[in-house]
Amino acid sequence: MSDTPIDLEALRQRIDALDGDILRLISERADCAQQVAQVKTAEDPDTVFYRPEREAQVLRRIMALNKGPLDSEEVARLFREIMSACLALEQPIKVAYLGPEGTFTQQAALKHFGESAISLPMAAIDEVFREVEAGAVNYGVVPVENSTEGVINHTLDSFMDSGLRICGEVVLRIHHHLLVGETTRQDKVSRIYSHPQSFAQCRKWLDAHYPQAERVPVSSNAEAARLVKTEWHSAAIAGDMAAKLYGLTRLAEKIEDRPDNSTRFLIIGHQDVPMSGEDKTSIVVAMRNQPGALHDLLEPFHRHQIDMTRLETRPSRSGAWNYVFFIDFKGHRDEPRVAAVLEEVRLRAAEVKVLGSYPIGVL
Ligand SMILES: C=C(O[C@@H]1C=C(C(=O)O)C=C[C@H]1O)C(=O)O
Repeated sequence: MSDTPIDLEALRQRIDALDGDILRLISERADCAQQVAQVKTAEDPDTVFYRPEREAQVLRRIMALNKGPLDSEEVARLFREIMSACLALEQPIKVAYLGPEGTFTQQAALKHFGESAISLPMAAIDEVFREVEAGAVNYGVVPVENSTEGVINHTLDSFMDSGLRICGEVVLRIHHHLLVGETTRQDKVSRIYSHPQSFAQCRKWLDAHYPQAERVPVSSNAEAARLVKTEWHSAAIAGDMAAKLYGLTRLAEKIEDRPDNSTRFLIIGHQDVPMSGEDKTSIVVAMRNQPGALHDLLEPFHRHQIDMTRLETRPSRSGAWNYVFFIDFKGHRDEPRVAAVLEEVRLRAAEVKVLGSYPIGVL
């Protein structure tokens, strides 16, 4: 028993009263969101209820208003879920992601859209694209780059043939664990399953701790987790979601070689997202194969002082030794400065495709 002078019973009464107030306010907020839905439908019966730029603004405002004691990310996560539930009242949002269930991409989808979204696993990145293109789901979530391992080529290549837009981005800290099942003989682990990217992100740790174990690459971390359930001498490298889904325990935690290991995911859809105030634009550019082509492409960005956040080169589909450039930069295509650069790049390039302008990931 504590001898603190604070009256526990009084504090609990205060919490009950506050919970009542919070509930009333959340319900009032949900009512407003439903009215927004009516206004949107009256304006356009085929309207899209989900507004990425507005959601980013709501979260940024809440983070700026927050005075603690909860930290701003924690508060934003709570509001993320409130918005997700409000949006589900307007229209439950359907999201396809690179599966199977339990992958980091599913975690990214839920981080971005909240737990009220309906998330559907797809077997491959191009299936996510196809599902969104066909209108079977509203949005798709695909990984695009990892801070340790670099770009995910499948995703970039899928954009070359697709008319879909990028509607958002989400960055996820990636923590890998060494996971075992109930029947695993922990001293006899001779085989480790994981996705090749995860092996690459944990290479040094594995060399130091399990130099003898056979490393078996499989199609996803979740698949690795599923396999170890039934094998007594195997372990898997996977994340929290897969561990929970398959009831595995952690033999070692956070085994990624770099503590800041993170993956960036893109939200793909049909929408052109308006400005949120802090935005990014992604384009793909084909240049004519001539001396100075890359310099010509980059020069307008430098002159207009546009902050380029990524530049990737991929072989073009239109013949050997031709290349296309994927460029991400800060700013929205409706900003005059950005529009001017895009215009100049169009004059210099063989082809330019704007993949989308979208809010910089908030969470
Ligand atoms: C309520 C709206 O619709 C949706 C729900 C939002 C919310 O709950 O704050 C924000 C943006 C939309 O995704 C809106 O557009 O304002």
